[in-house]
Formats: sequence, C-alpha cells, structure tokens
Amino acid sequence: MSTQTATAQTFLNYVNGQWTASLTGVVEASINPADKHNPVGYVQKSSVEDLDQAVQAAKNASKPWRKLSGAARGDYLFKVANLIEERLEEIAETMTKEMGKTLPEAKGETARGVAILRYYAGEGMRKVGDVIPSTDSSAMMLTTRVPLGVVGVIAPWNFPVAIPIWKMAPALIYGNTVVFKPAQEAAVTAAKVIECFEQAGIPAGVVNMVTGQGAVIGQAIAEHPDIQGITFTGSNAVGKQVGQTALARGAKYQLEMGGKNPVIIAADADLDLAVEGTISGGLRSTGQKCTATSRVIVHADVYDEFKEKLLTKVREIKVGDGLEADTWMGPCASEKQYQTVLSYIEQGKAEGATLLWGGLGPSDQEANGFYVQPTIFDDVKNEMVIAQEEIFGPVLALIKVHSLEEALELANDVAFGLSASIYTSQISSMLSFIEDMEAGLVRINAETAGVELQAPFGGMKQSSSHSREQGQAAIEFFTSIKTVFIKG
Ligand SMILES: NC(=O)C1=CN([C@@H]2O[C@H](COP(=O)(O)OP(=O)(O)OC[C@H]3O[C@@H](n4cnc5c(N)ncnc54)[C@H](OP(=O)(O)O)[C@@H]3O)[C@@H](O)[C@H]2O)C=CC1
Ligand SMILES: O=C(O)CCC(=O)C(=O)O
Repeated sequence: MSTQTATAQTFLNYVNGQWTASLTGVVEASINPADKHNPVGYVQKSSVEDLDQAVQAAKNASKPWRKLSGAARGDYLFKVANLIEERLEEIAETMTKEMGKTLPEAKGETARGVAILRYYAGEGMRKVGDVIPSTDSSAMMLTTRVPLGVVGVIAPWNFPVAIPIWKMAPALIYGNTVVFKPAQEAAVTAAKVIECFEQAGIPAGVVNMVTGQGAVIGQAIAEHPDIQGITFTGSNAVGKQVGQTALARGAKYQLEMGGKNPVIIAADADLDLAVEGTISGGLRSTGQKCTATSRVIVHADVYDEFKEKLLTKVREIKVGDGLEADTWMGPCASEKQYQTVLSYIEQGKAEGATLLWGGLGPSDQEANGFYVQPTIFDDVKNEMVIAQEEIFGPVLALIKVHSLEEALELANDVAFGLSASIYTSQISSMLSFIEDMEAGLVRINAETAGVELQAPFGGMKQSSSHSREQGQAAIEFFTSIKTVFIKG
C-alpha cells in the first residue's frame, strides 16, 4: 500500500490486487493547501503502460465478478462501508490536509461515502427488469440488465471520497469492474479509500487505481478499447474532450461538469433563512462544489436589507486551516485554484462590479496556504464574466431584479443548468420556479448545494451529458438493457 519516507508516505497504484509502483519510477508530492511546504504524501506519476496493466486486470476479473449474485457483490460493499466507517477520522483528516475542506465537512463527506456504499450494497437485492406482455400469447417477454464490462472512473478533487464512491459503488454492484483515476490533487485520500476495498477482500482486478496526470491517464482511459464505460466529473473543457473521445470509439460515457448556480431571493423571502442558505451554499467547501451558489438574484424591495444581513454574517467567517476547530472556511484546494479565483476577482473589479467584501487572502496565513477571503460583489450585471463562468471559489455576485419573471430570466441566462434555489413564501412563486427554472436540481427554501444519495443528480444544458448519477438513476448508465423473448 505505501512506503514511509523521512517526511511523508509514498502511495502506490493498486493493480490486480497488488500495491504497485509505477513503471515510470516517478512520484509527485500531494500538497497541503493550508501548509504548502509540507506534502501530505507522494503519489505515483504513472504511464499509459501502468494503465494498460490495470485495464487488463479489470478485464480478466470481469467475468467471475459478473457471475457472482448481486447479493454476494453487495456483501463486499457492506464490508468496504464498515471499514471506511472504522477509519472515518483518519480518512477525513487526510482529506482536510490534502484538499483543504474543514474537518467537519470532511467527516460528513466520508460518512456520506459509507451511506452510499450501503445504499448500493442493497441494490444487489433489488429488481433489474420488467415483464412486458408479448403479442405472442405462448411467449414470455422480459427485460434484464447486464454490466458494461470495464468502467473507467475519472474523479475530481473536490469530493475525494463521495464522488469516487458514488461512481464505483453502482458500477460494481451491477457487475462491472473498475479502473479508477483519482485527481492527482486528492490521490492520497483516494488510496486510503482503496485500501478499504483491499481490506474487504474484493477479488483481485475488480477494483484498480492508477494515479497520474489527467492528460495522460485520464486521456488513456477515454481512448482505451477495453474500457466500455467512462464516468467523469470535472471541468467542462475536459469533460467534453472525454465525451468526444469515448463517442468516437463507441464507448458509453457520463459527464458531470460545471454549474453557475443561482439563488433567487423573492420579496416575500424569510431573509434570515435566505442569508444562511446563501452563505452555506456559496461558501462551504470554499465554494468548490459544482452545486455551489454563485449568483444571488435579489428582489429590489429587499435588496438592501438582504445585503446588510449577508455582509454582517460574512464578516464573521473565520478563514483558516480546516483542521483548526474555529475555522469555518478552509483554503482553496490548490495553487492553481487559488490563482483562478484571484483572477476572477480581478476580472470582476475590471468589469465594474463593486467589491463589497473580501477579495484577498488573509495576509498572516497567505505565505503558507492558498487562502482567499469570502468575497461579495455588488452591482453585478448578468453579462459580466463573473456572472457567467464557473469560478469554483468563495465568490458571490449580487444581482438586483424587480420581479420574479426577471429573476427567472436572468437565472436561466447562462450556459449551465445544474442546481438552483429560491427563497419565497408564496406557493405560486415556488410553482413558477419549479416549472421554469432550467436546472437538474431545484430547491425551495434550501441552499443550492446538498445532494441526497438516493435521488437522481445531474444537470441540464452544459452541466452534464444529460444522464443522471446516484439513486436508482445510476442503473441506467452502468448497465445495458437486454430484452428477452422466450417461446416455449
Ligand atoms: N463538477 C465538479 O464538481 C468539478 C468542476 N471542476 C471545474 O473545473 C475547473 C478546473 O479544475 P480541474 O481540477 O483542473 O478539473 P479537470 O477537469 O482538469 O479534472 C477533473 C479530472 O479529470 C482529469 N483530467 C484532466 N485532464 C484530463 C484529460 N485530458 N483527459 C481525461 N481526464 C483528465 C483530472 O486529472 P488530474 O487533476 O489528476 O490532472 C481529474 O481527475 C474548476 O475550477 C471547476 O470550475 C473541477 C472539479 C470538480
Ligand atoms: O452538493 C453536493 O452535495 C454535491 C456537489 C457535487 O457533486 C460536486 O461538487 O461535484
């Protein structure tokens, strides 16, 4: 699994049931964004040859795994869930050190991973098909489902436990084997999750992990002729490339990408609740959620009051190392993310938006970590870049409107359609919002983030490839329907 050096551990790939060093012999440091001079660990910078070995192992393991009963596959997932639960504190602490979210958030996410595993373990005992009347009265017609074969999982760093699990658990329960490429940024956390699969005794080759650069390992997954399905979460640019590569060779693919999620604050909203939801939706995890609130569309009648209440609460936010008990918001996950956020803040100022609060890293911590203060822009116009592009940082853009119709028009006037929320007490406004909002997840009097594992999750427009993950919806991606006609 790992070797100890004087400073930090080195984590290996997991291929065919063995912890294996990359053929390249090259490792990369995984940086702690709150303490950039102390790596959390070293991970393999693998080559396409390493990936080929993992795919071969997954291919070899495919038939025996597919032949197991769903209940037997479920038993393995229950064991993995128990092992992650036993190591919850350690895994969550690694996550906080590796990508910066606060320890309570990391613990919550790890517990969510456990719950997802248990949910899909149970799926092994649920129905997979229907009986459909045939026009031939002496025949029987039914549907069953078969796995795709080998599934490639390309995961981001922002939910390093939950996202890989919500892709791997359904892949496995429906009989697929897996080659997992975590984000290099969060590969130590990923290795600890994979250790739990190993400890659960999952057969060799059923789950494999290869770390390395996205442009090398991720691209090779998209291109590999022995990978039949690819599930991806990350940026739009990379997602579309993965989708096009998969389509060109006839592989199935699923993409979950960006968002530019609005919250609408109606004139009749409970403003305290709306402030709470805007802060939690926009700034938790340092705004690094695809479901994070980034546009705050407020009715003119309550604009000033809402703004004052929001400012009062945002001023109280303590930014710091996510391991410290009094920290509310951790650093950006990486230097790249930090630079991206700062450049969007500069762009907002240059475009003429008014910087109400934040905009800089707290100076005493800056030298050691990638900190950005929670940031609020006022006087934002929908055509500004900060109102159109995903920032993936703790930046809120306030936009004033004069009616619900105008709010909905602006809310929909972006390329994305992942999540959206409204704060209102009027049923008619709720109904208009549900009907007219172009988003895969619409939430009333609740923040834009916060996905429940048993419900379908995915976006409209540029936010996804239009499939859905999680809950019962996952079966649609991870299986193919086979229609069976039996004539006696
Ligand atoms: N929807 C979401 O939840 C997420 C959205 N994003 C958005 O993307 C922006 C950039 O973040 P970033 O981490 O660079 O996102 P990426 O899309 O680059 O990364 C997501 C995953 O794809 C891999 N990858 C990178 N390049 C390729 C490629 N050519 N082919 C296949 N896989 C590849 C990455 O590997 P590696 O990182 O190891 O190189 C990682 O595992 C963020 O600012 C945010 O806007 C980012 C993360 C999650
Ligand atoms: O809001 C959530 O709970 C999930 C967010 C998510 O899926 C993501 O950021 O990729």
